[in-house]
Amino acid sequence: MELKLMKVHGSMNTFYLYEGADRSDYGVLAEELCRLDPEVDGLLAVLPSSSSSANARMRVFNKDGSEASMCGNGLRCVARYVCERDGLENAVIETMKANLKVEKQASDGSIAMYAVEISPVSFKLADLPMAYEGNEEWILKPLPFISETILFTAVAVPNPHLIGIVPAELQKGGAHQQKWAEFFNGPNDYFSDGVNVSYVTKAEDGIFVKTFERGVGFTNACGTAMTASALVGCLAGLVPYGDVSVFNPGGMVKCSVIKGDSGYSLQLAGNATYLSNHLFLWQESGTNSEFISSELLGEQRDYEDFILKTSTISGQFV
Ligand SMILES: N[C@H](CCC[C@H](N)C(=O)O)C(=O)O
Repeated sequence: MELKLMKVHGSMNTFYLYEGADRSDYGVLAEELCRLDPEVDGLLAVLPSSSSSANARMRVFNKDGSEASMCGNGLRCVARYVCERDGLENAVIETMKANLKVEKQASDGSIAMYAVEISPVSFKLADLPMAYEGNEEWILKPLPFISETILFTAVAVPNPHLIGIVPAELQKGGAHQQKWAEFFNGPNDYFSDGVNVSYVTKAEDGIFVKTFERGVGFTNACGTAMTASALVGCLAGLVPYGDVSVFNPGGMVKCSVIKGDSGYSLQLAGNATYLSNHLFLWQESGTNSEFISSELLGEQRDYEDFILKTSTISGQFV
């Protein structure tokens, strides 16, 4: 089967995007693509929506073939794809647990910028799921079996996140974070479906977030994690509610955190960059699939200039 693929990224969290009919074996395709192209973190499938109020449906598959309920960086890329396909400035994208509003934002120079709704948000441990000593929530408290000083928060947006507020020294190297993230994503008594693990550190003008993603490993950025971390940063008083600058190894995004009467409204805004077009010959039965052709789209140089500009803007730890 010959597939037209586009390689895209949000904050250097890189995916192949494919528009087609729904299939039961996109997880297998994701594994195959990421095996052949290790810099890619997963697959975004853009499908027709069964909902009359949505312009399209997104499914997201991790590098290991597992399906996630949401992907913030990926949704920005899907938002751009659908808005440009249909000539829209804003749209609604059906995801596993919600129809989410997306909108084109003013470009930053030549960088395409999109904002996406991150929802639903739940602190109920059952919604991750997480099991810990019969607790129903876990917000800004140490997990003593890990550390007496790191304040952890468990939140679903709606994919599962465990977020720790750590000093700058724990952001170097990543061994401590990797140890616990690998534990929670293997056989364990706490997270039966795994969890994305993020370490957050106060930065001069916002927060810095590094994430070990369920089904992937360390990535340059994780959109849902950065947004959930912005919420945790507000709860912890690291940053004021409103627009939060979130720095990450892949660049910088703006997260909006609004506290309302009925809970939190979260939005993630940042780049949606097209890297290249590809023709891929997918041998659905075996593993000898191969890329037939590729064509660079010339947007990455501008993104790299954007990173240089933003990462010098006080993304440094304090
Ligand atoms: N690894 C995540 C899915 C990808 C989410 C991430 N790439 C993002 O931008 O939100 C999970 O299994 O929940």
